Amino acid sequence: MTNQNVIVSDRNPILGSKTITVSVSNSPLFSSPPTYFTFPRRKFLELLEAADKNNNNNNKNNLGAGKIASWVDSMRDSSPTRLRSSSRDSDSDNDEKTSWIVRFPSALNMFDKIMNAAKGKQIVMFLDYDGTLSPIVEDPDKAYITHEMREVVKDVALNFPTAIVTGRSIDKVRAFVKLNEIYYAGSHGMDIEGPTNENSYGESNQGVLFQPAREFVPMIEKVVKILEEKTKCIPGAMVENNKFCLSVHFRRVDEKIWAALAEQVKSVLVDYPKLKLTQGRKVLEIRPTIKWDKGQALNFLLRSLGFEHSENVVPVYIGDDRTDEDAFKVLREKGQGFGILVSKVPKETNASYSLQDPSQVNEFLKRLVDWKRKTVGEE
Ligand SMILES: O=P(O)(O)OC[C@H]1O[C@H](O[C@H]2O[C@H](CO)[C@@H](O)[C@H](O)[C@H]2O)[C@H](O)[C@@H](O)[C@@H]1O
Repeated sequence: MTNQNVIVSDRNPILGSKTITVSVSNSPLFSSPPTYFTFPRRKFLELLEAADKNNNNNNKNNLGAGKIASWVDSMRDSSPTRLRSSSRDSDSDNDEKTSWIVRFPSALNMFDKIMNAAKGKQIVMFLDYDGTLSPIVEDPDKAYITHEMREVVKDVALNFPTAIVTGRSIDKVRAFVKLNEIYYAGSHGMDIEGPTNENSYGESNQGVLFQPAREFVPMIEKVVKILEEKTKCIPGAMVENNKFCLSVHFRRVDEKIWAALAEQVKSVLVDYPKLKLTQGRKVLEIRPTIKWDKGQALNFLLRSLGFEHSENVVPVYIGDDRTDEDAFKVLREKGQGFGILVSKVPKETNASYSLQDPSQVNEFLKRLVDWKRKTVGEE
């Protein structure tokens, strides 16, 4: 293992005892002084072997190594894939940023243009959760939405049909958002629920609207358990059950053992051909191979709202993640509405506009509510 950050504190136990203690240091991911982890001996040797396999690029017989290496490369990128200029100096970085912002202008700067296109039409709002309504944080269980953001989302929902479309389970995102006035599309759109209280459109208690992957729930539960077991000795790794899909988080895992983690995850999937592996922001996501994603969820919701063939609807989807690209693509193909990518750095995207971070999302939503109040006042 070529990991300079992981130090086996006592070499003798590797030969004899059932557990091995390692200290992890010199990494920005871990606090100083070093943190100590005790691994079951067998698991530790498995990890060493997996990391060695990946680190040894000369091992041409290891058919999985190249694939895992390219996975680790994309694990390093945030999602959607960050654009890379050919020469890596700050001038070309700046050029790249400038040309990107010309192609995907700030939705705040283009606010009037967006609203002019929406005049007389019904805006429908679709909002991703992590990285859009709440900032990305180390601990997925602490990705809280601010009071200010909750209030503005509520105002948006009182003025426009509004959905939160997320990779999380509905229960989890609902516990964060705590709003009844909106639609929730959890598990990357595989779990769709309507508003549970009456909203300004008179809709109430709709509950579950669509669950296209219901038969996968027991399988996901099983895989969650297997992966929890397999990853429990990887410091920082965390498995999150998102009901119809699951996430394996590696934000807090030392980069040197990402390959080992990816290999563990992939090895489990060999027994589950009906599940597929995708990537989000420092997260490996496992989901059913069914043809359903956030884009399909957007179409489903527009249909449910009676806007399937309407020329008078302007869907606006705001998201930061690779999975949001499916929704941006649907909008682009429909030639209807706008995708807004939340990103500080240039990324490949099907969105039309950009916002830098959740605070700009907040500003955009506030302006949207003000615009609506003003136009109603003018009518
Ligand atoms: O569709 P989203 O609402 O964007 O959900 C995608 C994943 O979001 C969460 O993970 C991400 O946010 C975490 C908290 O900021 C962060 O720690 C993690 O690294 C990110 O990947 C969520 O925990 C996942 O289950 C979702 O799939």
